[in-house]
Amino acid sequence: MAFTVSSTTVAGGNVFPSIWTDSDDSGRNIISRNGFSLMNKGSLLHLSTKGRNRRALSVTCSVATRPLFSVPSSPPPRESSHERKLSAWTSIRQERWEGELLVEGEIPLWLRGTYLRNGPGLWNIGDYSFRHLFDGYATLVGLHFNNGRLTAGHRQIESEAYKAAMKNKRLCYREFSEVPKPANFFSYVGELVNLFSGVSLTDNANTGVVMLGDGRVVCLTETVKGSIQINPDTLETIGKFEYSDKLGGLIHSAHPVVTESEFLTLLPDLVNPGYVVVRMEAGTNERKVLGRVNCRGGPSPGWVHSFPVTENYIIVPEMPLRYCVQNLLRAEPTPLYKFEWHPESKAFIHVMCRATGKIVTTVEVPLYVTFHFINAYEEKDEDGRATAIIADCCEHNADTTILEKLKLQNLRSLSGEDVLPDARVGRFTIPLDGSATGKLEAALDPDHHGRGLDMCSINPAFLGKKYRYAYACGARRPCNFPNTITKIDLLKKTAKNWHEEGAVPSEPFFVARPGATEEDDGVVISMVSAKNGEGYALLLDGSTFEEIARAKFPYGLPYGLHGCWVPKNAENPLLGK
Ligand SMILES: CC(=O)/C=C/C=C(C)/C=C/C1=C(C)CCCC1(C)C
Ligand SMILES: CC(/C=C/C=O)=C\C=C\C=O
Ligand SMILES: [Fe+2]
Repeated sequence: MAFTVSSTTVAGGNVFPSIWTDSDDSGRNIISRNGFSLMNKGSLLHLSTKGRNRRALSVTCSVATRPLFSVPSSPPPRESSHERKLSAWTSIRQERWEGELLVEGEIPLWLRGTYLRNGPGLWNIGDYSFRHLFDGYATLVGLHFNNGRLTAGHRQIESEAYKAAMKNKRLCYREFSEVPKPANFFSYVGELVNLFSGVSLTDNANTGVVMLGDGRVVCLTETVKGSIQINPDTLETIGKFEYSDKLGGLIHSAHPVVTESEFLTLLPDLVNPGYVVVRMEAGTNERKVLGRVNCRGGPSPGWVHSFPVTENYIIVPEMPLRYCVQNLLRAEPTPLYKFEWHPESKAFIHVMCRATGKIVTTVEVPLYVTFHFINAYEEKDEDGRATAIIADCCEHNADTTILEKLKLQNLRSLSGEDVLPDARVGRFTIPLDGSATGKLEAALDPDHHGRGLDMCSINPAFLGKKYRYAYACGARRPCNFPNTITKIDLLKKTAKNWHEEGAVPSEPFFVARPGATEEDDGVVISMVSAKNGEGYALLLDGSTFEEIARAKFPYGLPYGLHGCWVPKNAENPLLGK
């Protein structure tokens, strides 16, 4: 028998959420339901028994919180699990929480460190609801693994955009699809100035989180100003990550390539269509220009949410889904938001030498749509010379409708229709012999992963190298969003899939076992929104892809996008602890 103790510390006589512990009708224990208490200054302890097979004493302790929307003063009425909403698409209910989770199964003792996951977790300001998944204010979740135990927490990232929205109770900065309403024409003119100077752009760092080579941890989005340093232990916002160079640039790729020694990213140039490739050495804040690529087609650069590298090259994608300056200015979202589809402008892949910054080739490739590159590597001849580049991505069959499918209204719809557009592992073959064209093909039959594919990771030791395994979210149809976790074997061209009915798992993140020699020796971490409104952290064995542990959160968490791993020994004075 086990117990859960939950505590909520409050300031003043406000209504604050606390943890409600209960069991369901079948006698199966639910770690917690959410209830709400009216309290004076102080703290509430909540004690309850847990299921037969659970041996651990689990103490959950929630720290001072601020409710993010009004809450009822009595427990919510009981609903059947079918009536409950997925927490994935529901705003986080309080600003922060932390506590220990009860673990079912076993966490490997070697797994010591923190898994951080960032994503847009708050989609409303009071009664005003955002429309798109990417608009939400950033919620950072941390899973701290130590000696087989798991403590967890979440916290809102205190960007200027978030703080201003909470203070003024209205949208104050331009988000992915939301634009603050100008009061009149003159303020609209001011808006133009604000847009081009970057003043009105959001710094809501809601897309990813990376650990720099020096140990500092930074949350990111696609605006340069949305680079925010956080403390990985407490999830506190430390402050803006200031680039000390004079490069400027308003936008960059959401997914820099980060290694122990460097941080590489692309700055799209909307004025002279192209991309500036920059490198920031670990331990510095200064980005230096490695080189520049001019676009081959289009009135503007293609969207670069991510890009891959090989050992010797930086691969710069030029998608026909291009930034659109007119759409940047519009107050109301267009079907493709800040972008436009230009099939006539064609699609290209550029290859830049990492050592010299020179473009070694540009090839035209079939039209494509991708958010995420998986990896890339060089194919070599018998003398070790690179003859071609292989670059893999989660490719949406050159169909831009995926952007619209990520509207919250569509994600929340429970119609049961099979509306998720098909996707595949798009494999580019880019010859380095001066050929003008490259190939794009599916690396395996997409039916192996249900013709849905996104949110990928690999063993980071294989970054830029020939690799065999990719982990991603796939589909069990019918569905409106990726609902499986898939391990893709690119050698055997097969996949193994994890699925739980009605659940939405977030990006599977691979953590290698220290000392591993096999590529898939490690664990895969995901956070799952369960059908009944609850949520849990899930650990799969990287090799067998069997579940090895799960741990329920006190309440279901919103969907998150990307994560990173901070190993336990990553102590560094620059961390800001
Ligand atoms: C969450 C995610 O994957 C992407 C987020 C992208 C954002 C927040 C993009 C924001 C932008 C603006 C506010 C204006 C300029 C263009 C663009 C970078 C798309
Ligand atoms: C969640 C997502 C696409 C799912 C499609 O199947 C894309 C996220 C992009 C940003 O990180
Ligand atoms: Fe992403």
